[in-house]
Amino acid sequence: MHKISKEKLQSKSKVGIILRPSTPEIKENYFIIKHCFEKHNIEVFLERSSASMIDEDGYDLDMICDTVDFFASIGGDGTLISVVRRTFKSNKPVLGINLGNLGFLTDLKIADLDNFLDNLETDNYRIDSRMIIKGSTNIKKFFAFNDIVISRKSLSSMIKIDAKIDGKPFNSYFGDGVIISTPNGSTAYNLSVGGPLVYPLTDVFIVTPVAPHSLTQRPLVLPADFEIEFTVSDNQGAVVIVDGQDIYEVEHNQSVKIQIASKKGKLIHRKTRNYFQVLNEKLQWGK
Ligand SMILES: NC(=O)c1ccc[n+]([C@@H]2O[C@H](COP(=O)([O-])OP(=O)(O)OC[C@H]3O[C@@H](n4cnc5c(N)ncnc54)[C@H](O)[C@@H]3O)[C@@H](O)[C@H]2O)c1
Ligand SMILES: Nc1ncnc2c1ncn2[C@@H]1O[C@H](COP(=O)(O)OP(=O)(O)OP(=O)(O)O)[C@@H](O)[C@H]1O
Repeated sequence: MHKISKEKLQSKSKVGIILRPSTPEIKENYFIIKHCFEKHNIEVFLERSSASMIDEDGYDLDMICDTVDFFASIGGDGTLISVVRRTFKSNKPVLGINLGNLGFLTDLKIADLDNFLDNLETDNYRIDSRMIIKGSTNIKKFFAFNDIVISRKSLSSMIKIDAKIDGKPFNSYFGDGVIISTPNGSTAYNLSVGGPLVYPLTDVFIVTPVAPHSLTQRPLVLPADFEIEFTVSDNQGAVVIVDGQDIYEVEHNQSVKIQIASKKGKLIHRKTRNYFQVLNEKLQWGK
């Protein structure tokens, strides 16, 4: 049987909050959530750019990372992903409060928060540690909670990407690109292009071609202690997209190395949350 983590919050008295960007109308919900935390004696530290979006005062993220016991993201899955990417090095776990649509990663609704915090002292939560991947080129390093996508630049032509494992060539991908996904990201873009679903508390890379020209190309699941390297062998170069949120250009012959990051992304979930039930509901299996 798979053992879930026994990790607990050391203290539950300070929370850092980050809001979904470009949505100042979130202000009313922010104050409802802030008052709910304060009612439970949890001091709130609102991150500076979130604060300026709603005309409030805020704090630098680095200072918040050093100060708080945990983070709360207010938004959808995209906001939670970005909060994990920006804070995971501090080892502080993140509670996703869902204002979005799908809520695959963010399971707590505003209406559930008061009750959840009421029972926090009775350990009604768990902390799931999920793999993060580190990508690097000769000039840049980036971290992904879901996926790193190496994609063609031009809509009208295919791209060729040569791949190596631990320095040894293993494949050349012709097509629209390649997704390197974490198990957490396996239910995102990877799923849409026919990649496998992988239980999120495992450590593996999922390498899934996007619209491969050769029908023999298949998604691959690789141990996370490998280093995999992708070299763009296309005159036009390519783009690297990190969690659908950051985009970098890579030149012809430039390589992108992928490794497991040394730290994990940590999500706070209700103890009763069941991954397979979430899969079943969100993907409407059996309907
Ligand atoms: N064709 C596609 O399916 C496609 C294309 C581009 C990007 N994406 C995914 O979008 C992700 C970024 O998500 P976003 O919310 O910031 O962008 P977004 O707002 O464009 O939403 C993408 C959708 O994917 C869902 N999602 C995100 N991460 C998920 C996960 N781990 N499991 C299940 N569903 C998930 C979101 O809830 C949302 O419904 C990228 O990491 C990439 O995997 C998917
Ligand atoms: N810090 C960030 N930097 C760049 N983009 C971000 C950031 N935070 C969130 N986003 C993007 O903002 C968009 C909307 O955010 P979010 O996904 O949280 O809301 P949603 O679309 O309503 O919910 P869901 O994704 O759960 O359906 C997403 O495309 C997400 O990637």
